[in-house]
Amino acid sequence: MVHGRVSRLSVHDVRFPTSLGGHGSDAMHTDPDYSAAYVVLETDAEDGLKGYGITFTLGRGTEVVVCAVNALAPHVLNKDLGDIVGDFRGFYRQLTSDGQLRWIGAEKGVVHLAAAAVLSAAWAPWAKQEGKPLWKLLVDMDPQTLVSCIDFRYITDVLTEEEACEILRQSQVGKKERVEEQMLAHGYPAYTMSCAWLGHPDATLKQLCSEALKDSWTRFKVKVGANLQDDIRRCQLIKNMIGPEKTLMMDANQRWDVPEAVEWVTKLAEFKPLWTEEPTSPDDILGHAAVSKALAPLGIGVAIGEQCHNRVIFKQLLEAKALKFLQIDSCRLGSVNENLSVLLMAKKFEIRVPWGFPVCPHLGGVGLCELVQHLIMFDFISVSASQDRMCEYVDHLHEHFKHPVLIREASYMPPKDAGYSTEMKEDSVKRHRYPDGEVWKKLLTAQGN
Ligand SMILES: C[C@H](O)[C@@H](O)CC(=O)C(=O)O
Ligand SMILES: [Mg+2]
Repeated sequence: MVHGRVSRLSVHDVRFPTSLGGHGSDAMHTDPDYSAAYVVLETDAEDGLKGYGITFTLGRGTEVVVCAVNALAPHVLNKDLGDIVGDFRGFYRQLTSDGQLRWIGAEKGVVHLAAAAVLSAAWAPWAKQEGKPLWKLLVDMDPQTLVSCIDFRYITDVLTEEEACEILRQSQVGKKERVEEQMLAHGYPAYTMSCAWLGHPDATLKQLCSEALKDSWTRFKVKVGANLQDDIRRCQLIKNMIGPEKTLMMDANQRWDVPEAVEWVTKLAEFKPLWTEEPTSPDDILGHAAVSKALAPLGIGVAIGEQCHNRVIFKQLLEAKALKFLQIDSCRLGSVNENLSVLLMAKKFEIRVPWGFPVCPHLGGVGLCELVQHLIMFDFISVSASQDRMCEYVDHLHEHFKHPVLIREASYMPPKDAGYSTEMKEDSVKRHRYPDGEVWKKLLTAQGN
């Protein structure tokens, strides 16, 4: 079991000026600077063990998440890592149900983003000291221990602790083959979002799409929602390049009202998108159910998840059949702990509809690819045993991580390094710290700030 007392918690506002190239841009987030509140837990362990955690932001507001992390620090400092992971559910609840902090966001918003970074910083050293990548730590864990990390509050009406254990027990069958014959041999299937950000001019879109095709990508996501004529032109351009046999998905990032979503996507149906992502507000569960029902005859599914606050929202989306593709996010939800509950709920609900609810994680952001790959590999090996799904990939900023993702033939290859792939290079953190890092000093001076 992991050991070492948390002697110091530091949190860093780290920002990358991706808005300069339009990378990450969509119909609602037009100028994102991919950023992170980056948490480092130092311990008194003799091997100098540290825990690294991250949560994803878009630039402005990262300083607010940094404040929230510092507000959570009293729950972490001087704690023994062994006690934290020995009662992970209790630690999760301490962070997410602080009697005063919960008033400004009970398992949602800034406080939950901050809790996600702190929780990830506790998972990382556990995996590190066990000498396993996190996906393997989870796969090798007995069902009872795994389930003991989950807070089932508010979801026991659809998934009890016993049911969760049973799902994990039943999925033991074939695990070894799924690890050796599939995951280690072929990796996990992915799709690319990097060719068609909304801010990309057509020439860039064509060039990136052509390069992606050469790199064996067969599934592409395109940003839509700002201007219908632009959407038609850009979808036609991509469809012409990738051909009818390859897959296109669309992502509107919450731009439309419900009737507008149905009307707009119907006008894009000629491009046969597999899914339309975030057609309306992520708080509108019944709205997503209406859009799902309206688009079903066109064979277009609804995908949602990247901005769904917590497991309770996912519970309602599943109960209302408001989605077809469920998109977990390693930093939006309460880290591994809460993502486990959503993966298990998706499996539980699968038996209610013939097509199931394929989990296709959201990874459009800095560090999300590094983290979520572990969760979706665990899902395939120990929960769903299915690969009728795929994981998003964006090819930005991996060079800033000590253990960046490895993509081969449009698939994520399983991480081999012990830990949760959350550690960033010290020089990257130093240079991109906001506002005093070298990169931002230059940029802000040039902008006259
Ligand atoms: C602002 C982010 O880049 C967002 O557009 C990412 C996203 O929606 C996705 O990757 O999906
Ligand atoms: Mg999206």
